[in-house]
Amino acid sequence: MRWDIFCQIVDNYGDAGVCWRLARSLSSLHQQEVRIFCDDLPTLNLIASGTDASVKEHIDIQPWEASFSNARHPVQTPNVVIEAFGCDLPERYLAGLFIAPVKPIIINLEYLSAEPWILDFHGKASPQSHGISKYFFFPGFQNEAGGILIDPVPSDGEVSKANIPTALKETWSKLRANAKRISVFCYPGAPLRKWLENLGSLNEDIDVLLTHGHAEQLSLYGQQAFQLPSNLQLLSIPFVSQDEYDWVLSQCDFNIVRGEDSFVRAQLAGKPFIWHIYPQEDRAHEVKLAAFLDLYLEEADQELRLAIISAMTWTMPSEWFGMLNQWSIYAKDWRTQLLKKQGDGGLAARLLRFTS
Ligand SMILES: Cc1cn([C@H]2C[C@H](O)[C@@H](COP(=O)(O)OP(=O)(O)O[C@H]3O[C@@H](C)[C@H](O)[C@@H](O)[C@H]3O)O2)c(=O)[nH]c1=O
Repeated sequence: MRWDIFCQIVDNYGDAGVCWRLARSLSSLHQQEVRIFCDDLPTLNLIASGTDASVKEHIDIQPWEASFSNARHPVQTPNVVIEAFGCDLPERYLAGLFIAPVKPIIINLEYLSAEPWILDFHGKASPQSHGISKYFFFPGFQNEAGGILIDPVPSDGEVSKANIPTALKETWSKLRANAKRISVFCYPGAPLRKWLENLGSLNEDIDVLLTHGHAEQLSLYGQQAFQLPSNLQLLSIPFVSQDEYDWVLSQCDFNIVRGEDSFVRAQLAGKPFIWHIYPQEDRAHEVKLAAFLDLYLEEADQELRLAIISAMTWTMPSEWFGMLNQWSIYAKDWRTQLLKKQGDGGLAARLLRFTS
């Protein structure tokens, strides 16, 4: 089948991250023909840059306007059109679909959520005055939801420590052999300075990898004196490709992640993590986080449950860090269970079955 994915980048990297992961899954695992129309090609290309060339060459990445500019891209009706995160299709592209002899199915790909209500809406029709069939598709953890994007599935055992991405070689040479390793990718609202200072009260060395922009954003190295605890080493890493970032997650003992895609990747890395969920004005993110924790903590004993809830709500690490070993075992187990539940191929496979 032919697929057109529309990706409009509102802010951050998540829109491009999810669209790219979906495109590569459909193409490389399911041999689908995929085009992506994106309004921010530099961001998309950066995220996609580490993907194997043999996968990339089969995905047609196009600027947004190419979807309706006949001169550049003759109208070629796909079988499925994806509106990622409910973005509006360009009017001229939509007009092209009206006159197409065979109409595609339009899918409104929603945000990932563990909330139970999504099950009532997943797969439901969204009647349109133009008459082209459109459906809601809700990614989710439950069997009845749209699944999660699991491609590429990280290897079962330990990911090779040796394959250090070129962009990270210098940083990696500075890591201390016996130090715990934490990666940080969160939103500006996190109490990160206080959190890092609190790591100083722990009786072990810790290397902290700040992903692109964090050091500057938090002026950790600036004049506002940041009392760098002596057991702590802060290292900034550049923005790397999606696959390279996956590798970073696999090499850390603990990850702070955010949004949607890095949140899933942290789980698939099988490591403990803080999910700094995207803040929403009506505090809807708190409900979403609670819904996820309900699922994530189903098998945890009371002590671990309290430790994880504390961590996820930004209680200082001195309160829960002692539970890290138990959490690490639990996180590996969660990964195994997650992959088992998504054993049908996850979101890409469910989407394919839904639209076929
Ligand atoms: C740090 C880093 C991330 N990444 C990738 C991983 C992910 O695919 C992507 C980050 O996406 P997310 O984790 O989803 O976080 P985000 O904050 O960038 O995106 C968010 O944007 C909001 C507008 C949405 O509402 C959120 O749901 C979410 O998608 O960037 C890299 O490729 N290299 C890197 O160095």
